[in-house]
Amino acid sequence: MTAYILILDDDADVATAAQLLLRRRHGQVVTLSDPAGLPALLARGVPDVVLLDLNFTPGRINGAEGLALMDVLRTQARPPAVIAMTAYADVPLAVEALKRGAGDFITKPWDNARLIAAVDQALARRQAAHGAAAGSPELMGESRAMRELKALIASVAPTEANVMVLGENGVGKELVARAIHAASRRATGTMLAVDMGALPESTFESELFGHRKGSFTDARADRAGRFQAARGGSLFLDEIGNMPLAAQAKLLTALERREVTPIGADKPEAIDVRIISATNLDEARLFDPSVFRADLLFRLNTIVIRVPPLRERLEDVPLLLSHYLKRYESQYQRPAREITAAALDALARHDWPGNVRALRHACERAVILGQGVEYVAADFGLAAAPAAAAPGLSGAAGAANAPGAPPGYPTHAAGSGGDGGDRAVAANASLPAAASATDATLDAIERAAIAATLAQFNGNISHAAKTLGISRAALYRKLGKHGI
Ligand SMILES: Nc1ncnc2c1ncn2[C@@H]1O[C@H](COP(=O)(O)OP(=O)(O)OP(=O)(O)O)[C@@H](O)[C@H]1O
Repeated sequence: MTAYILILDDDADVATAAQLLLRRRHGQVVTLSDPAGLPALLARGVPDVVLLDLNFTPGRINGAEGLALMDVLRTQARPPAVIAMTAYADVPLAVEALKRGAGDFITKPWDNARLIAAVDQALARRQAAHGAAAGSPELMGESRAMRELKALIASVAPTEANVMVLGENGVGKELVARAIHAASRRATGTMLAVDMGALPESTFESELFGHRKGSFTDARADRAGRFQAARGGSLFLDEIGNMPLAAQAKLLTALERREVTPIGADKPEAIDVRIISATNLDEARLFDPSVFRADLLFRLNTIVIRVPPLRERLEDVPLLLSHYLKRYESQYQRPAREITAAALDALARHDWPGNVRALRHACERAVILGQGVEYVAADFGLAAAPAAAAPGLSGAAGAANAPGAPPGYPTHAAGSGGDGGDRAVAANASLPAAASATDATLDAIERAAIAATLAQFNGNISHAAKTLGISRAALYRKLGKHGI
């Protein structure tokens, strides 16, 4: 879901851990360590869900600080759903938080599946209360390709068949998976998403199949795996193309036997989930047995759904622009603005290598940075006319903002606010922040290098992290830091 989630916790490690966990699934996940910053944050837009620590001042454990913040949140025009968090599993405090309007209560350290489920449920409740606008999971598009896709989803959803969703990064594969789940007989259950490419081999079994207390050093309590946590619902196995072969073998065994054995358990447990999987691998790679096991592929791809890239359905661009501009105008409490004809033309002709995700980011950027009475191409990180390219740019940093680069990874060119005219800003918009060694800061160089690498791999986090020589978690942190 494209939800806006705030984690309000003075412990930066706790907040970052929750952010990394939730970011894979939700549009915008921000952290705030000092409650004093809350009014300013709320003035820029009210989150859909707030994960709220109840104690901030060291030594205070009565929850009074968190409860007072809940009162602030409750007075918003569209109050967020609140999930109270505390390190102290204190029942009276939990009851008090629930009485003051928290929808749920979670104790730290949390169980990841439980936290994910709590946020999903909070969003579902909020959506039921406020209408579909809250989480906005709708698969938009009226092009022929999208109409066919929706028809296919409608016919496949009510069956129990495993579905494999194929498509480039950012085309909406997860949204398709959610649409299938929502229209299935399992809709009242949860859909849990697991990034299979990001699961370390050492914790693969524990994460997916669960463990018993004491089965290894860190197993301090029994823990359900994702297969058990999604019981009665759907399990969305994302990025399956990035799974190591050893992990593929373990997954295959679970699917063949339709049971899993938690680590340290003596008996297997039957599984009751529908598997929806997704990958951005092209089909030639997927059918290469050195990359993906054929027997696992045939378990997963009973039905294959291909989500076309946005460049093959450019007629959907205006609808998507209008949807996301409205959404961000409301979130950031900015006035509604029109798009200039030149900008619309550039946006509708762009080939969108980062697909809908890049378009969405471009809209957010335009709403935040746009200065004029109308949105111009540069507000979206686009040059109005391809001819406006700055000559002579080369190298990784240049690639980030070269004409035709995805506007999902723009660098805000100094002066692009200017008079707002398309021609005036077009040249600036093509200048990468790292183009000149004299005014480039280290931060700008890092940002440009990350953006260029992401663009090179079409937004694939695993490949970009590998090329940059950092972990996926570190890359996610840097994406957050640079607002990419
Ligand atoms: N048809 C659509 N209508 C509205 N929003 C969309 C559509 N397709 C994608 N989006 C939005 O674009 C973003 C990316 O979508 P999603 O995460 O489903 O893509 P994905 O193909 O699973 O990406 P990845 O392979 O990188 O994980 C999300 O914010 C999603 O809400």
